[in-house]
Amino acid sequence: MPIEDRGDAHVITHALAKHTLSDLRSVDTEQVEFRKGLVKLGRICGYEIIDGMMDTEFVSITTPLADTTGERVKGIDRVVVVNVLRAATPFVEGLVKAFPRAKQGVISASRDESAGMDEDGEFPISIDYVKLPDIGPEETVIVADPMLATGSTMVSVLQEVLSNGTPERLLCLSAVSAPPGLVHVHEEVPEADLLTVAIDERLDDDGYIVPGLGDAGDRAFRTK
Ligand SMILES: O=P(O)(O)OC[C@H]1O[C@H](OP(=O)(O)OP(=O)(O)O)[C@H](O)[C@@H]1O
Ligand SMILES: O=c1cc[nH]c(=O)[nH]1
Ligand SMILES: [Mg+2]
Repeated sequence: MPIEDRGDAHVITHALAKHTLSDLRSVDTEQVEFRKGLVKLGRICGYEIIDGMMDTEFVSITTPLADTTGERVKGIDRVVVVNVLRAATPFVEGLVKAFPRAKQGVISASRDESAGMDEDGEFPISIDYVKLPDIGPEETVIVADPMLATGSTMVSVLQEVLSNGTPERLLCLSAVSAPPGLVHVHEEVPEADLLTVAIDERLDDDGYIVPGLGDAGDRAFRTK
């Protein structure tokens, strides 16, 4: 199975996804390779979502030689991809290779790390910019963010998305997730399906995923 159900999340198990994530995890992977890795992982995840979560239908087609029957992915043109700035930008670049006709939304969300995690293990989140297309009842929305740590960012982003319409299906796609974040999103937004390439062990005291891959935004944008 390309996607395994593990309770709180669906895990993308494609060997190339695991391989690419291992490159991303390495501290020796520098900015350019890191960014390219996120693009590649986004593309693989997109293909796996299509293969594991979308149906196909038979269609009549005419080749230059004959009439025949082909197969198409149902709903592939009714997808909305939401980019959570900033770390999701290269991830989304890959994802939209699988969904080239997706409508795209952008939400700028960041954790106030100076405030630290509160006693419930959550961060205050600043939402500075929101630009979303209309979301219809026949659409699949994929909210992409490579890191799901405490889940505070994803919960705030999903609330913004849902205030813009109710899609047929709401998917949250991450590269690496921490167990408390998965539980948090599951509890706050039960209608969302969580998809990830890896579920890591834990969060450290600063809210970073361990073993994780560090700060995805800083590594992709070389801001530290
Ligand atoms: O699950 P959470 O605890 O909310 O953490 C996850 C968020 O943290 C990172 O963003 P960050 O705030 O570092 O912004 P950036 O993408 O600009 O680096 C990451 O890209 C997620 O959006
Ligand atoms: O481990 C983490 C947690 C939040 N954001 C990141 O980029 N990495
Ligand atoms: Mg960051």
